[in-house]
Amino acid sequence: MKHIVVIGVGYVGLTTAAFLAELGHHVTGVDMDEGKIVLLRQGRIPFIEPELPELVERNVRAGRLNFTTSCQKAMPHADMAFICVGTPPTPSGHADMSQVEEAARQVALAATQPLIVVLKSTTPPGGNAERVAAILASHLSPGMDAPLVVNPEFLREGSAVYDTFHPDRAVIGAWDSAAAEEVAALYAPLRCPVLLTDPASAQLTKYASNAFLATKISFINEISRIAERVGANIHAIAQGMGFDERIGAEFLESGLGYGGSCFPKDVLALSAIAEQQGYYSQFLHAVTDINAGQCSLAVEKLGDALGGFHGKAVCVLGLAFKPQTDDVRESPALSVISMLCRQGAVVQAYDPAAMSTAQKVLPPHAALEYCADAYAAALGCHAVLIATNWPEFRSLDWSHIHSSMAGKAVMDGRGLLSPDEMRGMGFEYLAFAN
Ligand SMILES: NC(=O)c1ccc[n+]([C@@H]2O[C@H](COP(=O)([O-])OP(=O)(O)OC[C@H]3O[C@@H](n4cnc5c(N)ncnc54)[C@H](O)[C@@H]3O)[C@@H](O)[C@H]2O)c1
Ligand SMILES: O=c1ccn([C@@H]2O[C@H](COP(=O)(O)OP(=O)(O)O[C@H]3O[C@H](CO)[C@@H](O)[C@H](O)[C@H]3O)[C@@H](O)[C@H]2O)c(=O)[nH]1
Repeated sequence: MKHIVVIGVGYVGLTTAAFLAELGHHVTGVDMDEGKIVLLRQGRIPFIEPELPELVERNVRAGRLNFTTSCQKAMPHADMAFICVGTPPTPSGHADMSQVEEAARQVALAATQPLIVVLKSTTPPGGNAERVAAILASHLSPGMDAPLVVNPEFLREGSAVYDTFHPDRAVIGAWDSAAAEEVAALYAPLRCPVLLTDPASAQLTKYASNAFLATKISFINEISRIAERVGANIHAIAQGMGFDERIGAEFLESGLGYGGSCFPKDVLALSAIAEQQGYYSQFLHAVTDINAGQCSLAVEKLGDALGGFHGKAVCVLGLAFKPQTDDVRESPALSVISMLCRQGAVVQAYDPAAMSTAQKVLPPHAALEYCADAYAAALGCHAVLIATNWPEFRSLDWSHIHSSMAGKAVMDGRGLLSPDEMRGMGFEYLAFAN
């Protein structure tokens, strides 16, 4: 059993903290956001993530997991400190390392015994791990040691707990092999492949993995543009490609493209890493550009069907960047709403989980109304645009919706519904190459 401090209890930090506690370690989660710590101490989770409330509650009750805003109070007796703070993009697309560097400084200043510092945040190679190690060394008490281990996280929001307990691999990059082995030992109960490597390779593995998955999505979206022109069906194509195990069936869903706090920023950051080294990656820029075009394409198709948006009401179903989360960071749904409002539409929006998170980031607009449910959102609208593939949108009473609308267009931005069934009900069903 180890004493572990987790700095930053957002999606990654809170899941990591609860996971380590479940394995039997004594874990303290630290966050500078007092609101988050107050909620956690009341037994509430600051965001929506399946299975996480139960996991946190069980471990808090067992006395293995607690929370504080004070790094100084948490650090005595810590054998390990996990840094799980944000690395958001700067305006130039680089990863902003300031939260990581500040967390490293606080950990080093508060450490009272030698410990291992584990960097879980996604950080670019090319000097950042070296800089974090130098910050640790310069702020520790004399004679104390805190080797740095880079251990990027691969969980997905919406299935963070499942992914954490069933990882495809653990990637561990370190200069100190004893420290790397100690971190690897944490993952031993999971029986997953463990890759021991150097810090830069571990850092780049994370960016390369996200860029590859984003590439699959942009690739299928590019194929859908070609498929549409030759009258081919993108779902059949994706299925046919996916049977080939070398390609794999996942991440071939065409639609509005990828959003979220990771793919957009990490593809940009990887481009920036390359450019910093004097290499312009045409490939990565194409992945971003194709993705950026998908929302405009959906709005354009709908605009053509409606003869423009002036005087038209559009129901947008979905605000979150994916189902099973209330996270709206870089959500394609929000881009689509902004485009619709700019082009003169009235928007009636609904999401099962992300209404309040969306309201916090979308500027209030006279033409944007948040509705109590999907039926209220569709009432009187000329069109419906599906922006998030929440499964419950599939089982809505679509014939009831049909009769309550002023128009009949449905733009299925996530390929969620059956085109034949929708057309059979009298909808003008629009999608990407369908
Ligand atoms: N969200 C994901 O699905 C995911 C998955 C894999 C990797 N990542 C990476 O993990 C990192 C964290 O992402 P996230 O989505 O969990 O972020 P998040 O924004 O949800 O959480 C970060 C937390 O760190 C806290 N924080 C910042 N500086 C602090 C400090 N000095 N002391 C204490 N707390 C501090 C913030 O208040 C916030 O609560 C990022 O680098 C991200 O790219 C995220
Ligand atoms: O075939 C697909 C699959 C996904 N998406 C979209 O891609 C985005 C990202 O989805 P997903 O990868 O499931 O969610 P994230 O939580 O962003 O997880 C990604 O980003 C994390 C943060 O780095 C990584 O840890 C994960 O491994 C990686 O999957 C969402 O907008 C999805 O709608 C598609 O458009 N088509």
